[in-house]
Amino acid sequence: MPSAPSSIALPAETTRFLLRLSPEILLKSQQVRRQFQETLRRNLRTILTREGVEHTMRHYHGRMMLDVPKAMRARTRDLLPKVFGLGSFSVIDAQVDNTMEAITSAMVSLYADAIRGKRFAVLAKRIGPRVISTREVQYIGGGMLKDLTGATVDLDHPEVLVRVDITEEGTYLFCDRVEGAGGLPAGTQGKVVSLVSGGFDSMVASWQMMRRGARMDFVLCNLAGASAERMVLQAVKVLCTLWGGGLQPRFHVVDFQPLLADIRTHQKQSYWQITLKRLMYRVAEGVAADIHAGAIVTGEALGQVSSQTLANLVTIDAAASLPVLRPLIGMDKKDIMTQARYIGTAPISEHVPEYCGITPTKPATTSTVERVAQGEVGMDPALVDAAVRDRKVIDVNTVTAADLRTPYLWADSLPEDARLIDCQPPEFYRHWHAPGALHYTVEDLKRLYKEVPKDGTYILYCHRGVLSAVMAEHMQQRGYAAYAYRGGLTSLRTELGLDDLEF
Ligand SMILES: Nc1ncnc2c1ncn2[C@@H]1O[C@H](COP(=O)(O)OP(=O)(O)OP(=O)(O)O)[C@@H](O)[C@H]1O
Repeated sequence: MPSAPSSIALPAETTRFLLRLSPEILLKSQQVRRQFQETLRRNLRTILTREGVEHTMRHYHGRMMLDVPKAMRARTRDLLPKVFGLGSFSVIDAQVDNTMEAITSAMVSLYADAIRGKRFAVLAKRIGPRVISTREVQYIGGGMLKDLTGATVDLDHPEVLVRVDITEEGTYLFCDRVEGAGGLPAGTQGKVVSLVSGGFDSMVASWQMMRRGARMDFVLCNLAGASAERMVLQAVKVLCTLWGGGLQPRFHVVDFQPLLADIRTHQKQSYWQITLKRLMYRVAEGVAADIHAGAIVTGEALGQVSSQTLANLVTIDAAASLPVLRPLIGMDKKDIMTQARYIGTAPISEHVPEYCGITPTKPATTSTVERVAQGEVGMDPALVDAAVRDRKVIDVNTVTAADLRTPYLWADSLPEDARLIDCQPPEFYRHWHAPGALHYTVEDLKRLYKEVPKDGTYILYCHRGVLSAVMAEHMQQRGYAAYAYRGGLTSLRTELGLDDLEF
């Protein structure tokens, strides 16, 4: 077998990656393409520098060449598939002179062992001006490999595809080709605000818009206190760390307690969810105005829950004057969950409980703007402005693991001597409560501190487990041994040997 070619131009300690742009970027005008390439280069620099990967990078005929130290090869290979705007990439095995002898000799030394006993093909491409015939390279190189190894040539379904890119500066040989994230480089499109609950849908919707190049800030309408805020922030942090390279996202936390109280006081129960979403849109619009964002993103999918029927979406939509982008509108839940697992947010989203403090017994599935607006007449519009003004803004890139640490809040069983506290809204408590349970809601905390002694263990429950976690956290801060029953009412009733409840 011929020895390894002496003309390999890559320094011994360097790994060179060939990066290809998303195919749709190549279809754009030269000016736009250049602009996108430049943004992609900047984003890559930010990601690699953040991860401590020394590198050099340059453009080459619509592609990019990235050199990193060999020791950083695996790390770089892990990072690249999560960079938006990259169509695919390859690790270059060798760079040789543009002579038939150098090319075929490198092919044999690099790939003879890999193709022995397999089906293979050689695919040569010319990048830039013609320096050597690609057909000859395929024919002669392929023939040599075949004769030497006895492997079978299969142009349609090769098990090993030897790629040869012939350029002015030398010939690159590689086999590896990894799919990139596709989409457009982060930041090439306008700025949006994404309404996030931390659930599967809003995280996937945010990812989809980031993938299309949007710059993004996140807005949480906080219905459930500090523990919920930390969970949602954690989901956002994971999303941005994995996929947000090059972006400087911020997380806006808007306290919704005063708005919830206003809804409960003025709106008909069956419209609570619809008005809640309308207020979320208005708050998002307020944040968007402050940060000069041009659209709102949500995770709504047609018909998924009662507030997402077509009629209700129309009613909700009317609350916003900015465009509302709903990338999941036509997706099935199953596909959304698959994407959530792929993007890495699912493990957090599955622990973000749904808020249960404003769940109507019979939510409306058909509404009109007029009817819902009628119920909102007595509500105070200044509350929206105040909530936007007083919001907390967190720079996501600076959030650390310590910021996300949650106190131990959850109980999975009922200790024998524990007292139960039901923290559902009064009408739900009246519908059913555990025998002997005390009843306090978030609004009753002051009274609770006066009336309930600190000795002993308290287990709190509510419909889904969100409010109880909020209250348990408050009580823990006051020195109580208080825990939220994980899984809410359904789990508690199972533990008590009862059936699930009809609401
Ligand atoms: N507390 C919240 N703060 C900000 N946005 C929210 C909040 N709750 C819901 N949203 C927005 O409204 C959309 C629809 O929420 P809804 O709870 O009706 O449906 P969902 O399918 O459970 O959504 P998700 O899985 O994102 O929680 C969410 O995808 C999100 O964009």
